[in-house]
Amino acid sequence: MHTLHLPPGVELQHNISLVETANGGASEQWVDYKKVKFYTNAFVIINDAKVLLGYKKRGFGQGLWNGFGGKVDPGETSIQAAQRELEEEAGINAPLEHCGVLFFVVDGADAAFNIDVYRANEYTGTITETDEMRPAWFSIQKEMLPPVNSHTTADCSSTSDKHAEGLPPIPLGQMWADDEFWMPLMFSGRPFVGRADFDADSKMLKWWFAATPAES
Ligand SMILES: Nc1ncnc2c1[nH]c(=O)n2[C@H]1C[C@H](O)[C@@H](COP(=O)(O)OP(=O)(O)OP(=O)(O)O)O1
Repeated sequence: MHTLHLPPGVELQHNISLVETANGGASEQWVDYKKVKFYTNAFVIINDAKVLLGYKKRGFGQGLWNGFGGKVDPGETSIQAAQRELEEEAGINAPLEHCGVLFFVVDGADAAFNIDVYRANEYTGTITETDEMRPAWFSIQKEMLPPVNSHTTADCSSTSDKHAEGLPPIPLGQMWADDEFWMPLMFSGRPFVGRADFDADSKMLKWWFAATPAES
């Protein structure tokens, strides 16, 4: 059986079997890092049709759309941090479920980013803009969703259209370049891991992603 070679920094939390889903980049070597900081990133996804993103108004990642998240504070668990950040940045609560782990290294930064990614299919509260983030709904383009079989196509698409009617598609051109590789895995419900390295101008130098096998 083919053995996966995980990039440095990527660890499997459970003994799950993974298949490589993407890899590439002009760099031969992974960038070295000295320490790791822990972050979260959370997404609310309704009916596999629309996703809530936030436009980062200031700080790291300014001008990009992303999920809601930030650093795990001392004394906090990752899920507690994810729930706190979702409330602070979008004004809502949601039953978040862990769906993936991402490892990012920015050349020259003081620490690598280990990001626990969470998703939820519902939320409570009122979506609210903050000083840091402007939340908005986006329709999930069909290419980012798993293929549907002939029995479900008709029902799914009509449900999706209803929930995402009039919404713009996910703005991949205004997001971190790695997002296109793992967001479809998140939408498919396939637990995933991955690493992406960036230069100081946020150009992606090298990447690798893996997930549980797709259902056939
Ligand atoms: N490359 C990439 N792709 C996708 N998502 C991210 C990255 N790099 C990242 O940092 N992120 C995510 C991880 C986090 O959810 C945010 C960064 O959080 P931010 O709020 O900017 O972090 P801080 O300001 O340091 O944290 P808090 O002050 O909010 O705790 O982007």
